[in-house]
Amino acid sequence: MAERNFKESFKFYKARFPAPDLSEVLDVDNASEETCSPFKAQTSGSNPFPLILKPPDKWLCYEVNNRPGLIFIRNPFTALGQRYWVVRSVRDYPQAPNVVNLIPKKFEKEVIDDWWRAFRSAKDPKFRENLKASMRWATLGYHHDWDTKVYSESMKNVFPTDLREMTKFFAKALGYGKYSAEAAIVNFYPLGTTLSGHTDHSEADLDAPLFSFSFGQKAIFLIGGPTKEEPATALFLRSGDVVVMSKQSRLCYHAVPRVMKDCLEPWKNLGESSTTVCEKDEVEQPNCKKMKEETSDLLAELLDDCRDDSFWKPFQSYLETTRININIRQVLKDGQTSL
Ligand SMILES: O=C(O)CCC(=O)C(=O)O
Ligand SMILES: [Fe+2]
Repeated sequence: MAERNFKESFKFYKARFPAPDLSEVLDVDNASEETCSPFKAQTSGSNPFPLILKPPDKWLCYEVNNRPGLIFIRNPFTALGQRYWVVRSVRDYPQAPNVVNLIPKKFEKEVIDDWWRAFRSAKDPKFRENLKASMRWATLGYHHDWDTKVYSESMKNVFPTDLREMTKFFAKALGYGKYSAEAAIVNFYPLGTTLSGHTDHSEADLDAPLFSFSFGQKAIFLIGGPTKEEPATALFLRSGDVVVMSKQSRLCYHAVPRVMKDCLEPWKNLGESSTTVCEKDEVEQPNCKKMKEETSDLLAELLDDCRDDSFWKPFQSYLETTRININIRQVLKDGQTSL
């Protein structure tokens, strides 16, 4: 078979009729040693989020062989941890003053400064559906100006501490050293939507890796070379998967040509994840009181809420037709953010 370049691969995997053959999409769960090499995460100090993250020495972590610097971690989150990041992404992050893509005039002059609340309280079913489908991104920390493609000191908000701390922990565990999460795009993909090919090159420090956390439905992620003329590798990203674009992969073209329904729902069964965390991984029995002392009240309270299925139900329902991706960048050269 003739090798497709990036542009052709994007078109191929995006096509609806005929549906593409997915047999060449790299599935880390079934990958051979020829395609992926194990990459050892270090346990650097104690896991600061034992209820959210499995311990690093238990992570299934790989480097994709023909994409040096592309690191893939197969769902290092507990089910409770997945719920936590979904609630933060859907309920909290799209609130003012964070910037979202919604254009107020599209919504009958209503200014949407809290998207999830507006969506949940919308009475008219058509308006509600419209609100649901229209949410495509929210930006945190430094906001990217999509027209000028720059980050500016005048367009920034406080970066969420929980997300910054967790990213720092990943950076340390993967051996990247000091990392300061200063900007994030939270992407919302209703089933069937796509993200076209691009590179992320507006950050001053292009050596600092990009971290990408995926939740909800499954995607095909395409990553190629520094131009769209080179061939691309397609891989499945599922709920909980983490991708790091570092070294040679940092400035490569990438895209999401397909978002599709997944039968796995790793956010569902809280019992399973506590077995994974408490017994199999031999860590201390998670204990809410201890968590409250160790972490912020917000985090501990939200984890409590996330255990409650009636609290979780509307988020689960949203997730059934959506993929969420949190895409994190260090913007400044020295990572010394003043946010
Ligand atoms: O959704 C993804 O996996 C990738 C998103 C992305 O590339 C971006 O936000 O720049
Ligand atoms: Fe990107």
